[in-house]
Amino acid sequence: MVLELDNVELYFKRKRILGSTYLRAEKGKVTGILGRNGSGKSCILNIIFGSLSPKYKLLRINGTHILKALFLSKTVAFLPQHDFIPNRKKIISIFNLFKVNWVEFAKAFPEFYKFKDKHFNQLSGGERRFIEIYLILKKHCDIVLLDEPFNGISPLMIEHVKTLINEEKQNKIIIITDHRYNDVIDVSDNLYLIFNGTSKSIKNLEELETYNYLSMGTLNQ
Ligand SMILES: Nc1ncnc2c1ncn2[C@@H]1O[C@H](COP(=O)(O)OP(=O)(O)OP(=O)(O)O)[C@@H](O)[C@H]1O
Repeated sequence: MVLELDNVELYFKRKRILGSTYLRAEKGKVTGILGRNGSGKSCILNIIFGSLSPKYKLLRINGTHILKALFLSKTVAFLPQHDFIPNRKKIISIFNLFKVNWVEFAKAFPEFYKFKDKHFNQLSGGERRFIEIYLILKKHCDIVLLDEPFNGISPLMIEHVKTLINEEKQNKIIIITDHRYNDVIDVSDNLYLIFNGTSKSIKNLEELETYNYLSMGTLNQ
């Protein structure tokens, strides 16, 4: 399965945010998107998901043009930047809602077992985020979009998230963006940098310094 986003032209009012943007992602591989604050990374994920309509775009899956918002097809799961689960929902009912196996989760992460009957807002920010990431990664779907999954979770949990991503990518297209560039680079098979309103396919990590995303010498530290 191959997803291609092509010819994106995105404006807010008259300000051009993205132009001639192209991105290719395929099943079995993780596609990472890097870029400075405000470069358009979240917009790209929202355009793929179908919650943001740019002036122009082409979205293809296996070469077939997708004309309807992708979220309508239920083949896509999106982790937005901020909490999306209602505060008063019980953890066990959230797992049921997502059709994700609670027992399997509690076995893998026994420290979460005690939260089974708690409400979502009784967990810490990082605990909530980890549950959201887990549900989005494990939900039955073909395409996973992750907007800043590493934000607010501790180093050990980041390693767990990376392991989960590597497991789930076998059967899914996974597109990820995060400011923890080392973790994005580590988990990604293909990388794009959003630079000057367009996407650059990164083949050599030194390009991240050339395009001024990282300061010179960062990669050698
Ligand atoms: N609803 C909106 N109305 C107007 N401008 C917007 C809107 N949403 C995003 N933008 C602008 O589009 C640009 C890209 O935003 P986006 O959220 O995609 O950036 P980003 O690369 O994800 O940034 P960050 O890394 O800071 O989260 C920014 O300049 C932002 O101000």
